[in-house]
Amino acid sequence: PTLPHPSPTGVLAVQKQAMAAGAPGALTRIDSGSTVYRLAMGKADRAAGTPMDADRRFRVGSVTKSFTTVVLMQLVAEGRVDLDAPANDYLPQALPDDRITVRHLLNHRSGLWDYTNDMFYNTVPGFEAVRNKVFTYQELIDLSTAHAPTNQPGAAYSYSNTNFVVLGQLIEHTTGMSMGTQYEQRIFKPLGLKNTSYVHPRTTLTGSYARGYVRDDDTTLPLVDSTEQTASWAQSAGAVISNSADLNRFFAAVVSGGLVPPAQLREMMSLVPVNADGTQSYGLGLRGRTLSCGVTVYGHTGTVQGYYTYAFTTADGKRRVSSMANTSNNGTVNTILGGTLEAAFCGTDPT
Ligand SMILES: C[C@@H](NC(=O)[C@@H](C)NC(=O)CCCC[C@H](NC(=O)C[NH3+])C(=O)[O-])C(=O)O
Repeated sequence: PTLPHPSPTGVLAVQKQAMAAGAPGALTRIDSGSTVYRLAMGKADRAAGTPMDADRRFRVGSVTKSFTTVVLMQLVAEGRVDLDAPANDYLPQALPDDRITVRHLLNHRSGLWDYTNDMFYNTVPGFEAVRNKVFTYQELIDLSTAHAPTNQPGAAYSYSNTNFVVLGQLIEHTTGMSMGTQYEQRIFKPLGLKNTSYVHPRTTLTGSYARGYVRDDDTTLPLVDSTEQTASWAQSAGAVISNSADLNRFFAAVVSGGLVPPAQLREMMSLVPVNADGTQSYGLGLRGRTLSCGVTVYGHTGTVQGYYTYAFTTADGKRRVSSMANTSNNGTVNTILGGTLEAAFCGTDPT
């Protein structure tokens, strides 16, 4: 089906609403065929008063999970990892349940508890306690396995950062190389993603970037500048830094088979509904969103202290959108920002 034209005015209306709800700034880039829309407003740096622009780099949070999945699926295609084998076959230290397969990690059905539930129960104190910390994968996994599983392996979908921390450990143990090197050699370099990096545990962003501001649980308190952090609590589950142009290029490459062979791509894009009305789904390291105009788009969302991200593409890679608001711990902003998908793919304009 041909898509309605994108609505730049719809995007601007969404960004305006996001700012009214507390975001210091917002940016969106739509690539539609050869047409590019770059839309930004508000501040990239509140203290300096620097205006936001659509090319600035930012922390993409869980969009990292799609990058990690591409590396893993390349290993599957190379015959080095079997999706339906026990993850324990590939780990230096066994998970408590041998029935957890590699696939369960990729589709959030392992039942492994998400350690961030405890780590960030109190948002700002939790963040301040870890922002300069460096964790090993095993330390994060141990935080998770101290809790009972949320479900038996395969029995239910339960989103958990732990799954992609285990996948990071699995990839490093299997290849003997760091995640950073794997991302660089298998994705960043081949695609020429010059605005994308994995600098864990370095705390600083380089080049032109947006600063991020996390909101306190007590919303009467001022925003906290959360730009500099190791992101070691997230690593292969959320520590990539990128920008809207690179994310749009990445997801176009994923769905057009530029990064993983057809068999593995089919697995990634096999979506299972995860909400009641089926408008939200999950494949392997990919979220699916079915929009009001009937199109299903593929990509991922991201939440890391100071940054909300949406990055999605049509199945054929012809239209992609990435949007970011530089605040977090503000569900209203996160939900509003999701409206850029409707504007970009369905031409919806709330004004
Ligand atoms: C959900 C999202 N997941 C991610 O991006 C991962 C990397 N982030 C998280 O799990 C949120 C960590 C806490 C953020 C903090 N929240 C709190 O501390 C809440 N007490 C904040 O909002 O800054 C996704 O897949 O889209």
